[in-house]
Amino acid sequence: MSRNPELFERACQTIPGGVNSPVRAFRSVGGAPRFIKRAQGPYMWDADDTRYIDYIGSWGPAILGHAHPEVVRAVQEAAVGGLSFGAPTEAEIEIAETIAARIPSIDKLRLVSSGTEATMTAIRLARGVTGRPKIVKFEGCYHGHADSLLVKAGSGLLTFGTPTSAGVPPEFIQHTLVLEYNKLDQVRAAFEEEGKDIACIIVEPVAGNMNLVKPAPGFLEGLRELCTQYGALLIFDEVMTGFRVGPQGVQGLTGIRPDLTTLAKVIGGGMPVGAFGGRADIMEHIAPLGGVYQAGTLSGNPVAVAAGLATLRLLSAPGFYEHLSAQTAKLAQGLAERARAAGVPFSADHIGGMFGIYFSEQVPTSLAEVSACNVERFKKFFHAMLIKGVHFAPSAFEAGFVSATHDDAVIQATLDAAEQAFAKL
Ligand SMILES: NCC(=O)CCC(=O)O
Repeated sequence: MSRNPELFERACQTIPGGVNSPVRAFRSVGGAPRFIKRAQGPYMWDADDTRYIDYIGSWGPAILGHAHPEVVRAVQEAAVGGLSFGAPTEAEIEIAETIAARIPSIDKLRLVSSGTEATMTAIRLARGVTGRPKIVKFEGCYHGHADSLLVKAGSGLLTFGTPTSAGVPPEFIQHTLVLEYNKLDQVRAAFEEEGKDIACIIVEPVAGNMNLVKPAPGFLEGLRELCTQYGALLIFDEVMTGFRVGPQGVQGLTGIRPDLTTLAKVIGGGMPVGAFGGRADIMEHIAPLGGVYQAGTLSGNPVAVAAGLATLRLLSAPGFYEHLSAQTAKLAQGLAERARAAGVPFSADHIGGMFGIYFSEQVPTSLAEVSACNVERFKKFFHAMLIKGVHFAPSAFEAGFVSATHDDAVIQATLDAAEQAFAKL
């Protein structure tokens, strides 16, 4: 008897839905989530000691593979010196300097403890700096769970069919303009109509919360131009893509410079770290220098920062991203080949260490196209792979993640399992 259903039932007694974040639930695919005991490299082991090849990677942070020895050692050493001080540390300076040196648009940054805090504060800052109320976001993008951003959002909201959260009064979202991703005309029209009231655009420069959807040629460039023209700020939400798609995020790949950038996931190496940063003149509006308030008991936590610093150090190894991208490409192309051989309508896409799998002939370029994919087939494939020891995200609306430890043997084992799974669809 598997312990997972038993643990799930027990969890449901005291934790709503049995999980501490909705995307961990299997509600969209059925069955009990796997309760994880430990993880190492590309693998996780559940309560039955069953091993899985993991393509969730903690939803992004585990880029080095789980429990990288150098990261674990850094955490252990930091923990011995004290868990939290609520006072500045030298390590905070070091991680801030490291991030500012690597992300082209960041002069100054502040550390927080999650991506939600980073995006929430970046929006407040944009409004504070411009004195304008409105913000532009895109349908299917997810920027954490701050009230004004939970409108037609991706990730768990899209997965569970509640794209706009209950509990957010209409007055709280009256200033949130929601447009379609990759539809620059809509953005232009919005600026023509109410440009003087728009504080910022917030965008996932590669969307990873409605499956993987890349920006259409000219889309990000157009956003940049419109923001500059109308005096609004462009916020790249690189919580998912930062240090994931390449050493400088999407802004490094495209050369486009946002005014503000939000980060989390990889920069914490598996511990709770987020950050928002950008041009110095904008960042100096943050308290105690300026009047835009933001704070946090655990911001810059010494143990979390130690994990982040160790991770960032390892990412700068020569050839790291070339290897990560090559492994991700092998996975995506290999899956597409196996599906084709089995006659299953399927496509896959990838960028850096991120990938999307779609039960459709063509790689989707919009939320509408993602939504038209065959979800029932995804569910069957997901379960078939799970039984064979490969754990994808339990949603047809989430990107997947590869780590540097997903070597050729791990990718091959995944493709062998997929060959059998596709044959039975
Ligand atoms: N796409 C999902 C996430 O990135 C965040 C994970 C979570 O919500 O638990």
